[in-house]
Amino acid sequence: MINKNTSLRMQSIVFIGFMGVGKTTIGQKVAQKLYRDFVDIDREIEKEFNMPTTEIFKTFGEKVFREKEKSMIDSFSKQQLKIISVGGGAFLQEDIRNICLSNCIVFYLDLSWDYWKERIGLLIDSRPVLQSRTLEEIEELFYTRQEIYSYHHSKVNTNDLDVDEVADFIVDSLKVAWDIYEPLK
Ligand SMILES: Nc1ncnc2c1ncn2[C@@H]1O[C@H](COP(=O)(O)OP(=O)(O)O)[C@@H](O)[C@H]1O
Ligand SMILES: O=C(O)C1=C[C@@H](OP(=O)(O)O)[C@@H](O)[C@H](O)C1
Ligand SMILES: [Mg+2]
Repeated sequence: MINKNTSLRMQSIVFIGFMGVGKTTIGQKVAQKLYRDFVDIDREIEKEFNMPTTEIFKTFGEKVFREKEKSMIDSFSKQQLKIISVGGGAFLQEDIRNICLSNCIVFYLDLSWDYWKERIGLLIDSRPVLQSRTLEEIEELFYTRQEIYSYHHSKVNTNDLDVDEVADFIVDSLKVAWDIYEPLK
């Protein structure tokens, strides 16, 4: 479902995956390496509400957050040459999946549960969806959410890779794809 109207080289790249897999950190790094602008959808939503995500959830509720998430993604994914990291819950919405898959190259950052659970201390304060859940409930959510991440164009498993290694792998694989599908004359 790659967009046939836009050159592959011009298409924006979207990172998806469960909370904390590294979409924001790796997205930023890939943007630097490709000299592109980076857009973090959570950050854009926070700027618009002028409050952190946890406060948006508390004050306005998840539904309002999800509506804003959809409109932000709709507008950014139509722009070219961006590197876009979406929140881990964005692909719950079929409309968002369709928008991203038809306008952009969607990269799934995959991390196994055993690696992910070592990161929980880094995440719990800023991820409202994790708060008030037990580790067992988070594990269940982790596995249930895998289904929505099966909608992607490309995937990288980041177990045992640091941020630079993942970013280099992504940049290299994009360059290979661009050269194969759109060889420079
Ligand atoms: N490949 C990696 N190896 C180790 N730590 C990582 C890696 N990628 C991200 N992190 C760390 O995990 C935490 C969550 O990363 P973040 O980019 O915010 O994830 P996401 O945007 O997917 O929720 C951060 O503290 C970040 O430094
Ligand atoms: O998975 C989710 O439902 C969410 C993930 C978060 O983004 P990250 O995946 O960047 O943590 C953020 O959008 C919000 O807290 C909800
Ligand atoms: Mg993020």
